[in-house]
Amino acid sequence: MGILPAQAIGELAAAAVLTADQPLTADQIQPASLDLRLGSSVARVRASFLPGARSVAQRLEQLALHRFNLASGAVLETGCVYIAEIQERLALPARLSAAANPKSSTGRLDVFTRVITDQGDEFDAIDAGYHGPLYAEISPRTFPILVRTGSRLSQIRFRDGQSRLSDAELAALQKDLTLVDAAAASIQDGVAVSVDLAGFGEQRLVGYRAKRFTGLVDVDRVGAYAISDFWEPLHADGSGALVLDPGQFYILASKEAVNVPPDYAAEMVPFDPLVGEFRVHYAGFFDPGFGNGTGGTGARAVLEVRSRDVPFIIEDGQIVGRLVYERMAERPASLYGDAGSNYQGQTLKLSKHFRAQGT
Ligand SMILES: Nc1ccn([C@H]2C[C@H](O)[C@@H](COP(=O)(O)OP(=O)(O)OP(=O)(O)O)O2)c(=O)n1
Repeated sequence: MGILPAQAIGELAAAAVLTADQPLTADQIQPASLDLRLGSSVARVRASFLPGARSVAQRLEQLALHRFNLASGAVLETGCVYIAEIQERLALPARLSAAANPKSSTGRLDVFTRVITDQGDEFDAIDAGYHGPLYAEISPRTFPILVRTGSRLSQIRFRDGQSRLSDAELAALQKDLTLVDAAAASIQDGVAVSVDLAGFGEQRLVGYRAKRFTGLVDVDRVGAYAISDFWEPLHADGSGALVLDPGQFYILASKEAVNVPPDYAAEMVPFDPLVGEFRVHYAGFFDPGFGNGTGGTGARAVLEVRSRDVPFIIEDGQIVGRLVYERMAERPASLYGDAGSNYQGQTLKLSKHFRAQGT
């Protein structure tokens, strides 16, 4: 029971539970998830949809405004909704279900991405026993993006039964292993995560607000863009508050450092009372090992924040999300931070596409 670790995901491919025309590459497999690759065909649609009783292909026959190929790359424009084929297909046994989420790098770019399935009636949720294709709904909100066949925007977790920790189990784990470094962690339906507006470093950097009408971001280029071309830094002004402008996108950080011990995986979910006012984070999966091995200091969670219809004041220390933890079915063979991880030990970090000033 639990979330399948990397080694078990590899076995799913060997057992043809997970198939693709191009073989899986080793770096697609993360400690507790698999990165999904875009296929070649994309449709621009009028609006987002759920397939309900039909297949996605059937719905696209009615809803596609235009289809194009991603083989040599294509720009996805802001404000438009696209449905892209995903290369991976599933033939899940009855006890395995799956859940999808944007990769952290996708969420940090404000690219709204969800996975849909044939006959699906929920986004990002794949029923136990599902046999069929996967599709990604993609809608860039702030920056136009360049994607191609093989680009990875989403990730999927496989779940054998249910293994979510109760609040009592979380309280015990908080005591033993310090899930968040808060003096008195608030635990109710998960562990509370709050926003840090006190600022980091000498400059008291609080976060970044995305610029509008910028250039393109190629999702496959790492360290390629100057921060100042895409983001305005925000500094603490002593008020301990930040006014979120409606329609603007912000990257902020959590006050708590977060630890995900090796036998667990976590997911950040919205803090419900705030759902109507502003939206925090699109990317919620936290890998086993995240924040571990950082000398006990953990790593901050990144908060992707957007206000809805009215300006909204958030305050330093305000609770904005909850971390739910699930058991791993088995300890992953490698943990987050072992190799090639972009966000281990982070404080306030934009997506991997941006390079620090002057570098
Ligand atoms: N809102 C979020 C979501 C995730 N993370 C952290 C926890 C994850 O373990 C880590 C990496 O997440 P992904 O695997 O989604 O990120 P990428 O695949 O984009 O990056 P990497 O190349 O580092 O795996 O980022 C975070 O700090 N804040």
